[in-house]
Amino acid sequence: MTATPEGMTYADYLKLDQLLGAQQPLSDLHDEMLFIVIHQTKELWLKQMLHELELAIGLLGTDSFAPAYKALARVGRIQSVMTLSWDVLSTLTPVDYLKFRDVLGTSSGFQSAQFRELEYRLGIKDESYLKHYPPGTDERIRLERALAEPSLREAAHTALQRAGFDIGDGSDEAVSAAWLGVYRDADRWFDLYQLAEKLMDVDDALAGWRHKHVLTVERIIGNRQGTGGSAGAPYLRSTLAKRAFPELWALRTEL
Ligand code: HEM
Ligand SMILES: N[C@@H](CC(=O)c1ccccc1NC=O)C(=O)O
Repeated sequence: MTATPEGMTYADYLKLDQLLGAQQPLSDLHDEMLFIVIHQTKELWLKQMLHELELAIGLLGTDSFAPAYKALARVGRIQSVMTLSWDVLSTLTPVDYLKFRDVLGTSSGFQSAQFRELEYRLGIKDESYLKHYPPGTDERIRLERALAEPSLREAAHTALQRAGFDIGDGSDEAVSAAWLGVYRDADRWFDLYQLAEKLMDVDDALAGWRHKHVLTVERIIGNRQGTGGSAGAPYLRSTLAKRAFPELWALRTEL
């Protein structure tokens, strides 16, 4: 514990000079401030989600289910806030956005290292996105570490194994069979069943966020290409299929 400095103020503690000094629009257009604030807020919430996920993954490693659920529930609430914040951004009209879009150059949400780390920490480990980060940079090193360390998905598989489910080399079929066993006798495997439903909540909410992103993008730039070089809305629509726990979605058909 560090001693509380005498006379420390609200602004000191929250480093508001730094925080509120970091909104620097490149144009003189009114709406660019909203664009910056929305994205900075998103990065702060991503930071908090990664912090909670780190805790949850560690707790699952010791079968500490209840505190892990607590952290995952908090992730879920943050996801709700992030999904709702699209409603604020959709007050940005196409014409007002296009007036400052050129100042963004080739920068794009594609390059959000924290968003990619979130996918990796959940278990959506698509290494092809590393190409956006030059080797040796802090962002690249963080992402490589996230790829190497156990994700929430992998931590859940280890918990299944400790409970006696044989998931062998972690093939899709073995994982599906194990979760199916949990769902068919949910009373016996109550901790794992509750865990699975928390994992569904997180995957569901991420897909919901992605869906609102596509709708907002269609509403603001229609079918234009993205500044990051993708096809735009069609690319984003294709990411709706990405799931950290596809077996949990698929088993619904088998119950
Ligand atoms: C006017 C508003 C926005 C537009 C037109 C827009 C458009 C796009 C497009 C076209 C892409 C695909 C990559 C590219 O080619 O650039 C993309 C990716 C992305 N955007 Fe946005 N976006 C907007 C706002 C936001 C906001 C507010 C967030 C976060 C809260 C966000 C987060 C992301 C992320 C994380 C990706 C990468 C998604 C992935 O690869 O799965 N975007 N965006
Ligand atoms: N990809 C967007 C630009 C964009 O949204 C963006 C640009 C810079 C920083 C963050 C962004 N947000 C998410 O993609 C576009 O194509 O208009």
